[in-house]
Amino acid sequence: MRIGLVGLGKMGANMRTRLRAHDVEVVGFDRNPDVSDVASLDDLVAALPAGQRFVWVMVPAGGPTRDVLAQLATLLAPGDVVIEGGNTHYVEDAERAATFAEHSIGYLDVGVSGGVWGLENGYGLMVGGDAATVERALPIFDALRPEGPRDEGFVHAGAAGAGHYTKMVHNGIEYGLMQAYAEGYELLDAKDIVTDVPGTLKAWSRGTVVRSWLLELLVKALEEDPELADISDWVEDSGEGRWTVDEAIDAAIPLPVISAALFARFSSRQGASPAMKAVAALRHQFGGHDVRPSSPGA
Ligand SMILES: O=C(O)[C@H](O)[C@@H](O)[C@H](O)[C@H](O)COP(=O)(O)O
Repeated sequence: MRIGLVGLGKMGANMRTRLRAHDVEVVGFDRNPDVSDVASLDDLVAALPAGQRFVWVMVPAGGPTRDVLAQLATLLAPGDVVIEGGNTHYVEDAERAATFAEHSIGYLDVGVSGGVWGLENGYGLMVGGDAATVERALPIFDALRPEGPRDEGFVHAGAAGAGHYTKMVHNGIEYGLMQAYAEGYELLDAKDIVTDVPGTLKAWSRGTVVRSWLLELLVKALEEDPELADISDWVEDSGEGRWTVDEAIDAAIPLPVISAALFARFSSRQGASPAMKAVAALRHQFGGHDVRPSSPGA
C-alpha cells in the first residue's frame, strides 16, 4: 500500500517512519524541502493511484489544516480518501465530510495520541467517519497503532467528528490527570519528613492504584531535572481543554476537575493575579486586614 502524508513536523515525520517500518509506502510532503519527498502537493497527488488515494493530513489545526484540505478538494478524484489527523475541533468535521462526499471523496477524522513516543510505542487512534471508508483504511491504522489487539489502541468511535470528539475528551482527562499528579508532587515536596520525593513517585509506578504512563513521565522529568529548576511554571494549552469545558457547559455536565486543571494553566501565566489583589483589597476594606505591598512590576 502507498499513501500520501502531508505535514512532516514532529508527529508527521515519526508517523512516516513508523508506516514505512510496517511496509506502508509513504510519499511525504512538507513545506520544508529538507524533509519533503516531493516538491508540492500536486506532486504528492500525482504519485498516488487516482481513485484509490489515501492522503493523511498532519499539519497544525485551524488555518493550516483548512488550507491543505481546500487544496486537496481541488486535486483529488472520486474514490480517494482524506484522513485528517490533527487536533481539530470536532465541530468542523461534519461539514468537511459532507463537502468531500459531494465529490465522492471519503473523509475520516482521526484523533492521534502518543506524542513523540508514538514512533516506538504506536499511536492511540480514534476514528470518525463511515464504516466502509474506515474498513478501506484499516491497513494504515494497523501500521500506526500499538502492537496487540486492535481494540486496545484503535476505535472507530462513530460518525464524522467522533474521532476528534473522543480525542478532545481524552485530552480533557489528560489535563485533569496531569494536574492531580502535579499537585501531589508539590505537596510531597513541601513536607520536610519526606526526604525522597522522586523515589516516592518512582515507587508508585508499580503496584499502586495511581501507577500510569503519565506518572512514569513525571519520574523521568524529575530524573532529568530533580528540582525542575530549568522549567518555568508557564503552561500553554492548545485548545482541547477549552473545547472540553465548552462542551460540558453546553450539555450542563459538571466537569469540576477538568475545568480546574484548565484554569490552573491560565493562572500559571499570570505574574500577579488581579483577582487575588481584589480579594486582598476587599478584606482590607471590610475588616482592616493587612495587605502586603505589591512587588515592582506586579
Ligand atoms: O494525546 C496526545 O498525544 C497529546 O494530547 C497530544 O495530542 C498533545 O501533546 C496535546 O494536544 C497537547 O495539548 P495541550 O497543548 O492542550 O496540553
